[in-house]
Amino acid sequence: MSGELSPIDKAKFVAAKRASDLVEDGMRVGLGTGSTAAWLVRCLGERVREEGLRFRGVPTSTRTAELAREVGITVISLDEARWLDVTIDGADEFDGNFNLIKGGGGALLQEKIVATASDQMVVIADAAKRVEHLGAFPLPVEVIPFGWPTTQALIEEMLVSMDVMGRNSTLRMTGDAPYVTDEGNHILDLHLGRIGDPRQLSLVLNQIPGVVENGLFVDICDTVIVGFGDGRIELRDINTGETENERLDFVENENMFADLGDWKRD
Ligand SMILES: O=C(CO)[C@H](O)[C@H](O)COP(=O)(O)O
Repeated sequence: MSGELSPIDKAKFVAAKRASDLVEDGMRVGLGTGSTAAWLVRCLGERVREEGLRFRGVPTSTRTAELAREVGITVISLDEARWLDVTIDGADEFDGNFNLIKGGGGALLQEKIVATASDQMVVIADAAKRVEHLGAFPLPVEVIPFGWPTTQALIEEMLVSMDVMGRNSTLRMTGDAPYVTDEGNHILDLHLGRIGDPRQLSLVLNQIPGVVENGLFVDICDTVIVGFGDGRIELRDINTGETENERLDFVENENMFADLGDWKRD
């Protein structure tokens, strides 16, 4: 089974597997959304089944909630949890200061609320997500459906005034219809090329009427765990400066990897 999986899947798996070790009995844990976060949920489900790990998970999307329940994780809402020990999530891009672009999977609003309500945010990613400057990945912005073309025009006007490199944006679609988030909103993807000042852009975007939230996560992520296709894992904590390098043995983990690979993909 593992032979059928791509190096990217392996990289996502090893990052997720390492992050799953951070979860301890009694914790309240934010569960991210996306293919890397789905590996994490499967790894945690494995620990629940095999070790009797007892923790409660707060999913950041209906997709993650479904998968978490399916693998045997106790799911609670953020209203019940109020505050979390840790949130573990994927990212579309991260830079050297651990600023992120998120929302490629359309769950940025719940992801940002949950991550912000956590003592620690851990990002799990394959090495391709590491960038010098954010912005090659289109920046998702969640907007309310009412008057979205006006909101889009206001955003583009703002981008011109801020002298941002790329200025055009596209409404995310599912087939012929606009994509609808878990909160009933739409997503505009901003094709910027390079974001000079993520903090400033995030603040300005969120002041535009109709914008609910944007996919820039500034000063939210504490730890990044990067996985590589050959099993290497690199963990860096921005607060302590701590760096850890290790390698996950695929032979040892082959069965688990194969079993987990059988779970429905995100
Ligand atoms: O922000 C996200 C979902 O809204 C995801 O974390 C991001 O898109 C990364 O996804 P993947 O792990 O599939 O590469």
